[in-house]
Amino acid sequence: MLKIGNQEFKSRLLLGTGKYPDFDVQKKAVEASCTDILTFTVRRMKIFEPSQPNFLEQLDVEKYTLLPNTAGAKTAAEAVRHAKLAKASGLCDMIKVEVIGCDKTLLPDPVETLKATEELIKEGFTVLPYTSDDVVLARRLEELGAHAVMPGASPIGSGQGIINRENLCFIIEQSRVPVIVDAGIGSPADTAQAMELGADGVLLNTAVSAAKDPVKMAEAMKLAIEAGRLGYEAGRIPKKRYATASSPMEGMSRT
Ligand SMILES: CC(=O)[C@@H](O)[C@H](O)COP(=O)(O)O
Repeated sequence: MLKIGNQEFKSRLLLGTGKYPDFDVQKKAVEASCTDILTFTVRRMKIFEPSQPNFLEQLDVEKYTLLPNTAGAKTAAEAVRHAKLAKASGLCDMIKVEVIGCDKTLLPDPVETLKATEELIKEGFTVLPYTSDDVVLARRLEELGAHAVMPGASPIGSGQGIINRENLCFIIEQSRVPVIVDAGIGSPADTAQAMELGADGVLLNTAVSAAKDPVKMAEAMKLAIEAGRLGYEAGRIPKKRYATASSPMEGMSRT
């Protein structure tokens, strides 16, 4: 089980809700993923305008935990405002803090992320900050009381997979809160790798929503999460420089 704050989830896959070809494909992909947590951008949702279409209408929202995110915010103050808006709509008191610091790379602003996290923890939110793969920042956020840390595998929507495996391993090793790898996942292999390294979960969007067949890819991601986690729990063999025969030679006749 994945435990974030005081909530427990069966699935370790967190799914984004943007960029699907249409609501029908999105609904089917969400179902195929077997996710428990859906994330959406507060600013993109017309949460106080019920007359506007939004993805929540298409889904059985009772089945999912909604994780609003503050995408679009460039300062801590904006992120805090988005979070309060989401809470006021009654959707959820969990918030994914996302404060972008660079328009080209969409990498997060560490200083504003830290400030927003601190403020939102004081306000009683369950806070999941999205960061780059910065080991020290992840530690500082945990010390502040973040309920999970969400290091990016690589830039959002890039599909590059994990570009700094070592940093990710350091973060996983030091963290006492869940580590959810967020952004940059391109394929099921990337997802399985993150889970095999010991991540507690993976949040992804583009790899599914922009796949040729989003529904199939959603299922592939679900299986990758399960395979990666199982592999992590099973414990992989150490890598060696030279070969070792797979069949023991002792006791074999020389003929
Ligand atoms: C940080 C962020 O916004 C991510 O949650 C993003 O939505 C997912 O990134 P990918 O689209 O690269 O999976």
